[in-house]
Amino acid sequence: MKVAPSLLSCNFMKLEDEINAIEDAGADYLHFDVMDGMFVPNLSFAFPILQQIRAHTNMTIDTHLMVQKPERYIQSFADAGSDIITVHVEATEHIHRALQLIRDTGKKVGITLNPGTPIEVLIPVLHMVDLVLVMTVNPGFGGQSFIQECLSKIEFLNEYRDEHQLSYEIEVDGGVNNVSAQYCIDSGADVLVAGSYFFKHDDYSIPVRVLKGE
Ligand SMILES: O=C(CO)[C@H](O)[C@H](O)COP(=O)(O)O
Repeated sequence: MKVAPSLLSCNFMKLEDEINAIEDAGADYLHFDVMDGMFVPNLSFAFPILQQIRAHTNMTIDTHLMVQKPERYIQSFADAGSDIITVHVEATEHIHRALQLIRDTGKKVGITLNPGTPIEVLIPVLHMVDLVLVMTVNPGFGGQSFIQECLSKIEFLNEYRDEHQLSYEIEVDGGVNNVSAQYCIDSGADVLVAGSYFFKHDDYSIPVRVLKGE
């Protein structure tokens, strides 16, 4: 099990200390949420912050683009230092092209879907991706409640991966805490993103251990 703290909930006044503490605690990915105010109703952060984080750490930067027509920005996020770039299937009319653009940058290819989107929509492109992000809240804000109905998507992805001998990671994001993490682990998740639950601790090694099921 891997843990990916979502920087959306960190203390930005102490970003350098936060990243050091996340790394020291044994987390695996830094989850970097980009919001455009169109695909989701909120705005977050993008290139200048990403570049500075990249200059500071060798951790895997896992970028979730909550952005309309993400094709426009894929090369820029690759250049700014993302290691994994994840796009929403709902955000583009040309999902194969968007995924191929990510592949062409040499970065890992991620795809995601909103809670209301059926998982079967991803079947045509599952062979193209390194990571599938299952959103368990409607994206746009931290601190929302976990939508339990999304667990069946994790189970589906797990079975589909076995049946078709694929190797994508299954990541879960939204409302992940000590209780919902166990449901995700039982359903077959590989990576858990956590924002509000993670950063409410003073000692980040505690949520890392809990989310890894240790
Ligand atoms: O993608 C996101 C919001 O769109 C965040 O990564 C996610 O919501 C994490 O926050 P929390 O763990 O507090 O739900």
